[in-house]
Amino acid sequence: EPPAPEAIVDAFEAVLGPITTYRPSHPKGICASGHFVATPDGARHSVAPVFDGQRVEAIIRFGVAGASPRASDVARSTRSLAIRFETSQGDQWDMANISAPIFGARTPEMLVAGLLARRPGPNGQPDAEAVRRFVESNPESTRQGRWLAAVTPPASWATTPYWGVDAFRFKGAEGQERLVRWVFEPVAGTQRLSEEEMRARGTDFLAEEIRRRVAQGPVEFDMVLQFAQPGDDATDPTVAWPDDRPRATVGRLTVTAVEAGAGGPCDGISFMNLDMEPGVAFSDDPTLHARAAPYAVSLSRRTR
Ligand code: HEM
Repeated sequence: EPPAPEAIVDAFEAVLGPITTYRPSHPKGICASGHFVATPDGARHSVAPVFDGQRVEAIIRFGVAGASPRASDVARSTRSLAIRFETSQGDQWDMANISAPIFGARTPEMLVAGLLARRPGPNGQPDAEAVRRFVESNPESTRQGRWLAAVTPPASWATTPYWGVDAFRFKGAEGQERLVRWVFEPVAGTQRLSEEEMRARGTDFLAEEIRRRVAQGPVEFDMVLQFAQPGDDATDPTVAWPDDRPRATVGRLTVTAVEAGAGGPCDGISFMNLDMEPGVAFSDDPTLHARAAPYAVSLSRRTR
């Protein structure tokens, strides 16, 4: 039995304190808007309305991982791209993507155990021994951190790929069904901070940078599917599939406006990774199945 949605959110609160106002994950961020248009390949690979090639409105949130709305923009953590698609027929599809191809927990149980191991004690610090024991018995939980340690952070929210991480099943126009993972590839190219820039840029430059950039012209991402080959594990989000898997570009996301300040329509949205039947279905990844319900619980706690 996976942990109940409330128990999952309680575990975040055990580490962060009660959730008020801010989301417990990627609390720092800004809201933006734009649109998405599928390619003909997108329509071929999925019968979901988002991929019909019509213009789909998008509410977009760029975020920074961590526990605090004052998290540092130069931290070697993930940045995020969350999207709510709204088709002209009234269909809605939410997703949250991160700037790493892998997640820090293989299952919801592991996520909760990792959080609880990091609960602060009476001195305000986690029990180092509890953390050590957790890491020792859950080595998969260290993979994302090692991936992030090997690269410097993105120079801009516009210059990193964002991976959906969890696998989905795309159901196409000819009835075919394929296991995929997706990545939003920056049309501007991938650009990371140099070690020197990491020292010089300060901890709070991403929001102004993206506002300036979008004021000069749209920021774009190509949504690219990666197709599983026999033997690829679609249930373990701590392991990436090899880079040479076949790919297809299924659409382009265009960011055309960024909120001038904090807040905006994103505050009332929990970007749950949802399916979009009949064209996009869940895989058997246990973290995927465990996401929507606690996201809703979290939203209700931070907006009560
Ligand atoms: C067991 C699995 C997971 C659980 C229980 C979980 C839980 C949560 C919760 C409670 C929130 C806050 C929601 C809100 O208040 O609106 C959140 C946000 C988020 N999660 Fe997860 N998560 C899981 C897996 C993942 C994975 C695999 C990814 C990687 C793509 C991910 C990326 C994000 C991002 C980017 C946000 C912030 C989105 C935004 O800007 O609003 N999560 N998560």
